Order: sequence, then structure tokens, then C-alpha cells
Amino acid sequence: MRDLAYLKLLSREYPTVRAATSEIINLMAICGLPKGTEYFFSDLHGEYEAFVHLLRSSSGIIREKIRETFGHLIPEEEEVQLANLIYYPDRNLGKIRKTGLFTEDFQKITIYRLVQICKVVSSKYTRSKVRKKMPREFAYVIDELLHVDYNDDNKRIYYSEIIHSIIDNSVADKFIVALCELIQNLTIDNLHIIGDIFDRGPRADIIMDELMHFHDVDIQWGNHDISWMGAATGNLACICNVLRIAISYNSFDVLEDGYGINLRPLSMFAAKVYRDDSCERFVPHILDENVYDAVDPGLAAKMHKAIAVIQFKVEGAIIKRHPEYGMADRILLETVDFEKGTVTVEGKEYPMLDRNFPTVDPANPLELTDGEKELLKTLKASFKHSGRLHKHVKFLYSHGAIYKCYNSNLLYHGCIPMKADGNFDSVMAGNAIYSGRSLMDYFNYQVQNAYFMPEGSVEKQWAMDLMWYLWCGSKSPVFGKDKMTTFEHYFIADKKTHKETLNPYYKLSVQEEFCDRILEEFDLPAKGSHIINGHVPVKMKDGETPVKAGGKLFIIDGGLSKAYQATTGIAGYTLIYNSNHLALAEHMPFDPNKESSPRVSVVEKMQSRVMVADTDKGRELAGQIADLKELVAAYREGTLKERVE
Ligand SMILES: O=P(O)(O)OC[C@H]1O[C@](O)(COP(=O)(O)O)[C@@H](O)[C@@H]1O
Ligand SMILES: [Mn+2]
Repeated sequence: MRDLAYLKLLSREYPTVRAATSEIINLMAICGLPKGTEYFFSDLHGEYEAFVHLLRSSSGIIREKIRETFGHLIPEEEEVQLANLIYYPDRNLGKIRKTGLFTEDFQKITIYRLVQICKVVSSKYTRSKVRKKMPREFAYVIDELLHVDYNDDNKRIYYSEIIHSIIDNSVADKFIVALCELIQNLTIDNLHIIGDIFDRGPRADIIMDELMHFHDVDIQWGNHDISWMGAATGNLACICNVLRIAISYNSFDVLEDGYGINLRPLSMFAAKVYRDDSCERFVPHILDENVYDAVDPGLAAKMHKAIAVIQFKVEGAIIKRHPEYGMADRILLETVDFEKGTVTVEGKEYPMLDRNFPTVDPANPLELTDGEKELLKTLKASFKHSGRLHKHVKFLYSHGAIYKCYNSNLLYHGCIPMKADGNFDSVMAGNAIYSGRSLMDYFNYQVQNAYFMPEGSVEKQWAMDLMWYLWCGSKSPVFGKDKMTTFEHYFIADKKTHKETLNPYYKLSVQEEFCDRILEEFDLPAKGSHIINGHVPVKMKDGETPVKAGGKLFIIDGGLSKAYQATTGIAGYTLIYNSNHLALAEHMPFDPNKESSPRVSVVEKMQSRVMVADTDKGRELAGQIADLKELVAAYREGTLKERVE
């Protein structure tokens, strides 16, 4: 029995038996519906055009619904136009207006067609749920149109009158946009982003805006997201890291136009310090052109080298502050023989591919020059003061975590650190030892501290350093490799030194028994549960598959990132979990001028249709129903009085 105080609170919202019982009926009706469709994406890596298209088109599902509804009735070309209108209503209506095609006929036909699609995509939801998703000003009208009986002549007249009045009152464009957005909203119930929104591609900031407008999204942070979050806290190594990666991919737009980071001090510094150095090892990859902030590749290479050298210095300082990270052998600047031009890695000496280090004092290689210190100060100020960056980072915090259990699935970006013997690996912090789930919780807690602890506190500094550890430390669940060989990539020819070894997790987790052990660690049943990861590109072209451990584990980094498409052979996956099945949609490289349908394959059929009652939401609703029943009983027994106004 709930305590009376709680029931009293509840009675404020449901003041009568009638109000409480009608909510009970409403909730029970919801529980009896098929579960909504969940979409999983990972490793978006700034590819905003491709991702926004996947999201708005529901990875091809909207096109399929159009085909099912109008196939053979309207020409293919019109189907494509309708699809594009649904994905990008504002943009397309603008174009249609400009070409003089926004006629009354067009408006009538379009509204009719959109209403038909809306009916199809809303059919599995309650009327009330659909209504809640409508914009308030059109809710009544859309609701009427969705439920009109087309066999009834009077209703048919009523229908065309509604449409007429929409057109007469010149709100057809707004109405069309509302219908398009409703269709998009109804096809994806929950969106899960399994990490790595940032880096390599052009505009992660645009992706963040899109996610912030989405009605239901959760994010499991990837190592790249953590690195940006660390930069926003003011961690210098993270700041250098995100700048270095952005510059190395020629992504100046995300920095300058996206987040207003002032790069002028860096470009001036680099142009001066590396004036006579072509910085060959630092020429950026050019996969996308900058629209707003074009930087000459020669200058970009100098900026890239300048920031990389500073990064190695400030990373060295963190490693020295934290012997417990066990990363002393990663301070490679200290093992460089600047006279001989060699570097020693794990006891072996290699020639350096670049020997020009005007800012490094061989006697004290981690010491920053005055110019570097000054530069870091201005860069840090830029990161700390970027309003848009902090808006996005706050969203990553409010909607994100290191892991999430949702509808019997366990979601995280990288791995649960394991030892080769199959046990969970552990980390000691303070007097406690963390492993498995507690390790994930510990890191999650520290990620919060890095941003939210008071400025200047010891806890904050500790947690901020840990953000960098999470980026590249060997026991980081979002990194999942033994070391990050950035230094070796830049300066050593011998490819053997570039190797980064994956955590034993990746070999073990392809066996069902290890997946079961992990699921058990997170209190999830072995049967019917799945682990969903990103982070490691699945090399489709080499015959790899994203489905592992007999269907218990999915690794869905399919290479949305252009930089990795040659490795994977495709351009990304969407994992789709609806009431009937789990399916994987495999995407082709995005071409803005061509609509290409993904290859969808069902990977698991549910034994029986999954209802809301079977989901986490359903369990939450069952709790609410039980509470409301107690409230009704309290009214009936007279323990609480109804408030009839
Ligand atoms: O391919 P790039 O951009 O040079 O980056 C390589 C680096 O990125 C990493 O793979 C980390 O990024 P991911 O999380 O996207 O895999 C490092 O392990 C590696 O050193
Ligand atoms: Mn990653």
C-alpha cells in the first residue's frame, strides 16, 4: 500500500474517481498496443548530410510506406517528390513556391496524400498518443482528417471543406509542414545514438542541432564525444585533440562557423613557428570542402603540426600527474633523441620522419614555450565561452551516459574492459576497486564531475584529467584499445609501431557465454537480450558481419564516416527494432541527388508481437496503473475525498 501522502499528491492531478479511472483505461489501452519502433545509429562522425537524411527518411522506411500506400497509383517520380517533401518540408516548399507550382491543386493533392501516409504510420498508436505528437494549432484538424469516414458522403463534404478552409486561410504551407513532421515523428519512436557524433566529418554541430529537435533520443557517449566534452570543461589535452583532429580532416567550418572557436592565434603562431617547414607529415585529408572557412592546406598543415606538438606536451603533463594511469611509456617526446633524430618506443629505436621541433627544448621536452602558453590560454577561453558548444555539451549530458539498459538491450559505445582470462578488468580509485558495471558507473560519475563540479575544485581537476584518460587510456570503456599510437603515426615509418590492440573484450564477446555474463552483470536476462555497440568499423567487404555471438551482440559501426567507407565497403547501418523484429538496414554512400533504398535484412523475428506491456515503458505504466487503482480505492473507502469542482 502506497502511503497516503503520495496518494494525496497524485490526487492533485486526478481529483475524482472518474479522472483516475479514465487515466487507468487510457494507460491500459497503451499497454495493449504494439511497441514503438526504436532506431539505433552509431559513429556518425560529423557526417551531417548523410545522417540527417537517414533520420528524416527513417532509413528508407518512409519511402517504403509511400510505395505501399500509392505504389502503381502515382508515378515513381511523384513518390520521390512526396518522400523528399516529407524529409525536408521547408526546403522543398520553398522550391515549389519559387517555380510557381504551389497551386491550389498541388496543395489539395499533397494534403490528401500526406494524410493517407499519416494514417498508415499512425495506425499502431492510440489516438491520444498521435494527438500528443501534433502541433497544438493543427491538432484538432489533423485528428479529424485522420479519422474521417470516406464512405460517408456527408463526411466527404466535411473533409473537402476543411481542406478548402486551410487553403483559403493561406496556412496550407504550415499545415503541410506539420503533417510531414508528424509522419517523421511517428515512424521513429525512440532514437539511440551509440556514440561518436563528433570528428572526422564536416559538421557534428549540425547533427547536434538535429538531435536536440528530435522528440526522443538517448546517447551513449563515444570516445570522440568525450573528448569534445572534455574540451568544453577546459581540459587542454582534449582541446588540442579536438583541434588536431578537426584540422587534420580540414574541418574548419565546425570549429569556426559551428562553435565560434577563434583560430587566428593558432594560425598566426603556426605560420611564424613553422614558416620554413612544409609540415609534410601534417597535410590534412581533404574529404569535404569548407563552405565558410577555407584554409590553405599549407597553412593547415602548419597549424596541425603546431597543435599536435602542444598536445604531446600537455598529455605528458597529465600522465606525470597521474602515475596510476600507468601510461609513463606513452610520453614519447621524452624518448626522442633530438640530435640523432630518433625515438625509442618500447625499448626499440626508430628514425623520426620529422626532425624539426623549434618549440621543443631537448633538455625539457614537455615544457611549453611562452608562445604556446599564450596560445593555449586563448584557445581555452574560446572553448569555455562558446555558447553553442556548451548548449550541445549540456544536451550530451542530459541525454547521455556511458551505457544504457533499454528494453532488455544493453547499449554502450566501445566495450566493458576485460582481461584475456575472461574476467572483467578493474580500476582502482581512492580505496575502491571497480570492474564490470561498477567500472562503467564510476566513469559515468566522473564524467558528470568533470563538467558540474565547482570550478577550481580538486574533484573537478581530477575528473577533467580522467576525460582525457577516457579518450585514450587502456581501461577506458569508450576507447577499448591498449594504446593510441598518434605519435607513431606522425613520426615513425615502421607500421608495426602503429598497431593498436583491441581489448580482449572484442575476442571474448563474440562468444555467447561471455555476452550472457555481461548481460547478467547488468541484471538483464540472457534470453531475449542483446548488446549493442559501435566504435569498431565492421569490414563488410572482408566478409565481416555486424551480428555476432549467435545474434546476441551487434556492432553497428558501418562507416557512415566517409573516412572509413573504404574500410567497411558500405556507408553505415541502422538497427531497427520494431514490434515484429530486429532488422539491419545497410546503406550505400549518400548522394544528395539520388534516393537509394537500403538493403534491409531481418536478423531476429520476435516469437510473438512485442507489446508496450512487454517493454520498460509498459512496466512503468503498470506501476502508474497500480498507483491509480490505489487512489481509486482510497476515494471509494473515503480515506481521501474527491474534489469535485
Ligand atoms: O583514422 P584517424 O582519423 O587517423 O584516427 C585513428 C585514431 O582513431 C581511433 O581509431 C579512435 O577513433 P574511433 O573511436 O573512431 O575508432 C584511434 O584508435 C586511432 O589512433
Ligand atoms: Mn569510437
